[in-house]
Amino acid sequence: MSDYVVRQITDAESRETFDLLVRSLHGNPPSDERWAKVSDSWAADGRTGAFHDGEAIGIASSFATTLTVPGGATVPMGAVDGVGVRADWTRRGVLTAMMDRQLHDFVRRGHVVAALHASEALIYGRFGYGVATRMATLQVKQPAPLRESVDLPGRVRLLATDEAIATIPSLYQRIDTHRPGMIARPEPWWPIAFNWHLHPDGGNHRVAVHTGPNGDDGFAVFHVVPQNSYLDPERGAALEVHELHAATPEALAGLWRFLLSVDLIEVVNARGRPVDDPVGLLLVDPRRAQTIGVDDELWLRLIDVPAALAARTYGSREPVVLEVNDRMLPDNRGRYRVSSNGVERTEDEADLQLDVDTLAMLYLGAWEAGPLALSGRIAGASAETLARVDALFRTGTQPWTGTHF
Ligand SMILES: CC(=O)SCCNC(=O)CCNC(=O)[C@H](O)C(C)(C)COP(=O)(O)OP(=O)(O)OC[C@H]1O[C@@H](n2cnc3c(N)ncnc32)[C@H](O)[C@@H]1OP(=O)(O)O
Repeated sequence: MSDYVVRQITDAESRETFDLLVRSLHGNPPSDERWAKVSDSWAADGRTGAFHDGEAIGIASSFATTLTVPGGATVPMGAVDGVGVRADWTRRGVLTAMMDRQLHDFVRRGHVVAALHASEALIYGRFGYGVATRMATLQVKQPAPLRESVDLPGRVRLLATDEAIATIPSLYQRIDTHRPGMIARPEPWWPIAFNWHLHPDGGNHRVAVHTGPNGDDGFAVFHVVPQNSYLDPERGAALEVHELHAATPEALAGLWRFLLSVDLIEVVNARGRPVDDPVGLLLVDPRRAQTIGVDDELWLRLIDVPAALAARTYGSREPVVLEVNDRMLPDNRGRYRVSSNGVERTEDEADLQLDVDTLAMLYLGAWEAGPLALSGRIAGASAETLARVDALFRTGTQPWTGTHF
């Protein structure tokens, strides 16, 4: 028998478990003033805790949202926004027990998928999560003028903090979660993940909005870090881009033009961009823009495999029969025939075998089947089967989330 219990936290335990989470990530727990600003975002519902003698020793937290899947449908999603175990309780199965409870809680709540951003790549595969979107870190050295042929009639304006807090949530909604991998941002997401960072103690981020022919259609969030010193007084600052969302390619380009035009900047860094961000192509000298890293972004877990497979669309090719294994949610186990007309359970012989984390890697179209087979994640498939899987699962656009939680 374990010497701790795992259960839903109560409202009275919200702050204690938030502090525990922040400490597990080596941050400083919030002051009373900050807690007052973010506590509404940390309601007890959906948060699993582990307790020893009434004291919190672990937290696995989540909120409800939706995920856009290939074809444009959205599915209910549990967004796992905070996981931590107190340092004196690690490697004793606390996370495993919390993940088990949380996955079954997601089933009860009718979530079709769950997702998270992982602090380390070795933690979540065992719980059925696979890397389903990737993100690029871009660096643009200044000066980086745009090509003369880039014709951008839109305008960009900077917002005051209060205006940004009041207007960006509805602008994000209007821009729409148009790419596979994007998620809706529910109300509690904003105070903790957006508003706080505009505060002087939270990073002093600035917000720029793009206006196109149909009104406001994009925004960027950024802050500037001075790099000069008394030894190097002329050195320009670094402009750090935290968010860049746009409804149209023109709005995206217009925001890039603005970010690259700010004075006294030596370099513009943008983390968390889609891997197909077009900024380099807009420039007179494309080498001014470099991709300096590509990392895993969204880790996806299919909670209800039949519902998830049925929600997305597929390319045109002969069907393939997948045999899916799921260690933690056995109802998902079985064979599925995937075709351009949809998905059904079948008793037919399987064309390949894979675990549910690998299916999540294929699901949004981020990976090709060949490397997944090469690495042993897909078993039993011929080259012809792998080509069929690619033709069925491939999407026109690289999936991307663009929202941290
Ligand atoms: C979504 C997010 O919030 S990501 C943030 C995650 N949190 C952090 O990184 C904060 C610091 N770390 C922690 O709080 C803890 O170490 C956690 C939450 C990562 C792991 O909690 P634990 O209670 O130690 O995990 P648990 O004991 O259940 O381990 C389960 C298995 O995962 C392995 N594991 C756990 N953490 C790690 C890790 N960081 N790296 C590699 N393997 C790990 C364990 O060795 C164990 O393997 P086994 O089943 O083969 O024995």
